[in-house]
Amino acid sequence: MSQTLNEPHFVQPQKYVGFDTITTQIENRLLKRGFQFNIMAVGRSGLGKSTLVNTLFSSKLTETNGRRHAAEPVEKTTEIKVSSHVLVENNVRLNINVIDTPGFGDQINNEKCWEPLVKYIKEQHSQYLRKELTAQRDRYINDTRVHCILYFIQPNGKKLKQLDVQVLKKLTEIANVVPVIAKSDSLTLEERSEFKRVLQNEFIKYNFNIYPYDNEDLYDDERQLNEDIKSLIPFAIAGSEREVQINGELVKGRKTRWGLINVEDVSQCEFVFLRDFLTRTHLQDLIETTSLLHYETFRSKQLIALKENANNPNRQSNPLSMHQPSQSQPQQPQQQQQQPPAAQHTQSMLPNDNAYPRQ
Ligand SMILES: Nc1nc2c(ncn2[C@@H]2O[C@H](COP(=O)(O)OP(=O)(O)OP(=O)(O)O)[C@@H](O)[C@H]2O)c(=O)[nH]1
Repeated sequence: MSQTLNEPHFVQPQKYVGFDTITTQIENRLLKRGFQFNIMAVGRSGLGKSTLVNTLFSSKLTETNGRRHAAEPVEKTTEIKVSSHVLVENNVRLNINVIDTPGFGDQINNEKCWEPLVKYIKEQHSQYLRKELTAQRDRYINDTRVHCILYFIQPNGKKLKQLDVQVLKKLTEIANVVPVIAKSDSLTLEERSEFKRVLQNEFIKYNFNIYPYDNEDLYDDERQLNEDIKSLIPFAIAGSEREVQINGELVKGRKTRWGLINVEDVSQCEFVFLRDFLTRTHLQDLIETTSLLHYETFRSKQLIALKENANNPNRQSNPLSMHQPSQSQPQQPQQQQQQPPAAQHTQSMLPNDNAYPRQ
């Protein structure tokens, strides 16, 4: 027998009850716990990854990790270095893990240089899943899943390199990827908009699933905002940790062929658009989308694999039992002033590299 639900009636309580404080209750709880945001920067050495991350959060979060001189040896493989910090703004605590990837794309042969990145991302999902599946789950699981990947494209005005195509393909399948044109101050405004057009066509040609995504839950204003943002991607950015004086005012800027630029001046570069997007409009969505889309896809694949293995014990051992935590996981967030944890290198392999389906 089917049951029908009546339409709810709107009732105005006759006197104040107090349930409207639920928003404050939630806020208080969230403020106490803080928020976790994990951001990965991917791109060749010297494209300004550390500078941009530091400029974005107006803090010294990461150091140049790649080679400083041609004489320095090239990393044999892409490394993963994680530094953890706590940023506080008006009582809101943001625990932030910055995941740097020195050595990426620096080899003569860069085949598979993205593998350590993909492994790292999947490993965080796997660890989270194992914690969720333990008999006595923690009330709050420390979240090390990668919420955003900033992908740095060389400002050369050309189509994507084969390496960029391969890496973007892999990464956009498993995480929220935001491509940027690195050091865009080296281009004229005309060159910049032409390059952006070329890259946008490339993204369409290769069918990359670039963040932000459409979904039917979006409200009209959110949909419009996403459309506006998509027209800006890849953001043509410039970063700077140094202050320069422009018109008598000290601003974050840098000297270019054409004179001094203020990186926060939207007529000169798109840094502010990127910062607003990452911190002011989509921070929560980046975290939520990682959980509801990327992690969920991983999770359901793994659970299906577990079930199939249980039904057919000869097929494979328990996939999750093979996801042992590597020794190179992000630490609990530390105060920003503290030194980042020692170099961290992802070692553990996922059992099935195809565990992630195309979206
Ligand atoms: N013109 C210009 N130079 C930049 C920009 N951002 C950084 N730089 C300079 O480029 C150099 C490398 O910057 P980093 O931020 O260390 O680059 P990175 O990608 O983190 O380098 P690795 O750690 O070696 O991979 C430094 O001299 C920066 O001052 C930018 O937006 N425009």
